[in-house]
Amino acid sequence: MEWDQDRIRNFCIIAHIDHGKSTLADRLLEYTGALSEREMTNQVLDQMDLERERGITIKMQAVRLNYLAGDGREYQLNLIDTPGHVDFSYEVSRSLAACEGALLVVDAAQGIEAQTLANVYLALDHNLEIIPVINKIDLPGADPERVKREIEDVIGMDTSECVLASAKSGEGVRNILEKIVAKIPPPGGLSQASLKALVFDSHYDPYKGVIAYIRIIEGSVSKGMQIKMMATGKEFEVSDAGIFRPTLLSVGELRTGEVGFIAAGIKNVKDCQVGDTVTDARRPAAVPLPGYRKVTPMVYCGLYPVDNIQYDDLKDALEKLKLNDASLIYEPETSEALGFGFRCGFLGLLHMEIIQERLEREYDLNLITTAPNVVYQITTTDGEVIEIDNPSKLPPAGKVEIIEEPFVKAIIMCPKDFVGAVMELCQERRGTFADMEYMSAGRVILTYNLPLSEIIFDFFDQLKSRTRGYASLDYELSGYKESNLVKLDIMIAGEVLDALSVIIHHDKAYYRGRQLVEKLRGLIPRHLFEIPIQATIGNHIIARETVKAVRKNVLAKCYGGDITRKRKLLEKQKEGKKRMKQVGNVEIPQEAFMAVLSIENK
Ligand SMILES: Nc1nc2c(ncn2[C@@H]2O[C@H](COP(=O)(O)OP(=O)(O)OP(=O)(O)O)[C@@H](O)[C@H]2O)c(=O)[nH]1
Repeated sequence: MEWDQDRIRNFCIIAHIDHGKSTLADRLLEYTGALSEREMTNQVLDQMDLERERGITIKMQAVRLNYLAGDGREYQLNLIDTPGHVDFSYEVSRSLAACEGALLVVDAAQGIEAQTLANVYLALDHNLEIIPVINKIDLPGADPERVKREIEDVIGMDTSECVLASAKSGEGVRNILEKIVAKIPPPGGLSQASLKALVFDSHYDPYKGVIAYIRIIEGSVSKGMQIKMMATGKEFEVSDAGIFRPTLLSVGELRTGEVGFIAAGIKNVKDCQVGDTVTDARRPAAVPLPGYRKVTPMVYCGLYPVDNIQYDDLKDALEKLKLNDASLIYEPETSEALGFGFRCGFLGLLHMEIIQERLEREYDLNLITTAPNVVYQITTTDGEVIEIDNPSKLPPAGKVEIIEEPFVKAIIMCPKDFVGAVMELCQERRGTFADMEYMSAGRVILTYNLPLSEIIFDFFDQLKSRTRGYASLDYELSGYKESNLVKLDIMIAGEVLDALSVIIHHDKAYYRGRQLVEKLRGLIPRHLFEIPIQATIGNHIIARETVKAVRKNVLAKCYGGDITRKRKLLEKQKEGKKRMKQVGNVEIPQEAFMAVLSIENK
């Protein structure tokens, strides 16, 4: 069927984690008959297992719904799902750019959270028509009136037409669909113009190559067309064009205003990046769509196979994941302590954890992960400015003039009773207070400037535990600033364990060094010789512990007789050894490398 532009509506859903975005999306699919009830047993829009387990949306997807509205006309509604985590905010911004409107879903019992607010601001920046939906009105604790006031006070939005809904029972769903048709403007854009399509997501398919998720802003695209990716200048021939129903359905052509996919034998997501503009190679558009940027990783860590035999497997696995994830960056690196591995860059800590988990789970790898760090900017005494993504690359102290670190502007929302606790936490993390605003129902919005490195540790967990789960957090990078930073090294039996080196604020180095050596003493098993563990800054030793020598005989525990028991113990010991790393002549358990992460960052 050919759709005139005025019967197309493109929208996304903005919501805080757990406020019901996926459930509502499923209800919309169900109501419009995009899926039968039977198919609805699993939430469709969250497709990855990991997403389902963690209950968060990581990769966005899209779906087309056909809706017969109250005015008797059938509409094409394209729902673009957005990732619900701050690590993926660039992807969120691109999916918003592909829409004319957004449903703002707020939990009727919880109210607005920091993440919601951040995304609403993004949506307003993109001039989207926002339809507030108060969800979960079936809950006993629901207080839609309070949430309405909050939306009005905090966002300054009129809520007289706000929809009250329950994604669980289906109440309000038709009303939402009607509002989408009535309130969200149809897409503009000239159908006769040269093709301009925005890539808002992509995935790699082993048979078709990269599937690009696109929104046609102007012109049209069809099978057989020669296209050009404007960021890279690379050209491809379109082998398939279609829509999401929600599985891929070929339709041969996508026209102005529509959302769908194209395949063009693209081998690598790198050649089809989120935010890029697809144009007609024969009749290219003069300028690309605004807003494209190359995503840069914010957090780096080293990934090493516990067993060096798995190095090639790790390399293959990273290559495969990279096919699907242009924001994952890696390069080979060697560590004296850990051998051959990779330095990997991620969008944030969640992204890092997801990749780690996938490598271990889907590729069956046993990995050691070094402490994550941010990218530092160093001005050397020769006036050269360099960026380092690994503490061990820091030039010697005498060569360093200035060390700058990335800062973020963080928005934290919490009930006013917890303001003291939140402020204390921010202060501990070297934050500087910027602003405080009161909302209705005794809630407060705090704005702080914080070093990114202080957030990537356990900031979020701390925030949650100190506010009994009531606070929410969002942040954005605000730039680089000079700080009094030093490199803290850990030496074991006289050798620097490069994998444990960290760059840290001077005032915290002593405490951290102490904590680390103490923790390591408990984690490094006794050997036949004495092992000194030292924390050093430059040539200064700031802390020292010793693991005393001992002769360890596991068999001593079995009274000689029972051979099966003996064998079992030996097996067990062997198993334990696999997770050990040999450094010099000391065996260090994997846990020791994680110690840096788990020590409370005070
Ligand atoms: N009682 C009630 N529960 C709901 C309603 N809508 C969603 N839920 C529940 O709230 C929880 C979170 O819902 P999701 O749809 O997974 O939340 P989400 O916003 O998609 O979360 P992310 O995918 O992480 O962004 C689930 O346990 C749902 O069953 C509702 O209207 N009423």
